[in-house]
Amino acid sequence: MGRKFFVGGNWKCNGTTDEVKKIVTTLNEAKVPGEDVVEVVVSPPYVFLPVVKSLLRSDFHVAAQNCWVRKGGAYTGEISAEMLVNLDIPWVILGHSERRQLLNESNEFVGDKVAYALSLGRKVIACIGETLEEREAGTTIAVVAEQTKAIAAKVSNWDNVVLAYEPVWAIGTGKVATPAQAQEVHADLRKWVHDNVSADVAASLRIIYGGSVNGGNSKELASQPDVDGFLVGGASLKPEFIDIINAATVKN
Ligand SMILES: O=C(CO)COP(=O)(O)O
Repeated sequence: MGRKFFVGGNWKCNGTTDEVKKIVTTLNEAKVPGEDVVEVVVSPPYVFLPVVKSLLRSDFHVAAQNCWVRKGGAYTGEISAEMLVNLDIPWVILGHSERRQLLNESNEFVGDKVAYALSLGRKVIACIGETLEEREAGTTIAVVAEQTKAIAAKVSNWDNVVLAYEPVWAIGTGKVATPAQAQEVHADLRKWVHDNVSADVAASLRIIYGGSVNGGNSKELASQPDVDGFLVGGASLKPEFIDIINAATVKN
């Protein structure tokens, strides 16, 4: 099927210039499989994008953690997709649950953001995921399907999209989804894409898992057939991120 393993590091709102440089040094010295086996993308806070981009090894890439929904202008505090083009930042994370929950980003708003960033040639890590209440109510698939539908409504070409399934209850909690739980949702999502977008997109779309991934649990998660990589928060700030990148080898 040829879905290249993808490992993203979401640094969230963390770091000083010195800390960021230290993480980059660790990454630059790391022994990992080549770009033909794993695609690695790290996402520092906006203000550190230029320094990370300038220092980071050329086989790893950078992502912004968000961008504005339309062309930039009078939107205080935002950064635009045009700026990402200008700085040559290829990737952007959109729809992270922290923004959906804390900043009330709706499914439709996220769908519009994904479409706009793609229209400017950016690659998008689009995040979806259910809360604990939604899981306990048995609505996991309905929730993630609705979130995906709002993206599918605005997007016709999925080549530059990676879908990140991040259950909210697993983010930053140390409570990782079991490999079987992750596989079940990923398989259901792929089926949804098959039925509602196309068989080709379902076969080629990378669906990655996020939520308390670490060096210890990454290999077993990666061994699941529909888990095509990870979006890592806390552990992406630590040397164990290298172990998570190396989990890509279980696919070969
Ligand atoms: O939100 C996440 C990545 O986007 C996951 O965060 P943690 O890995 O810290 O649980």
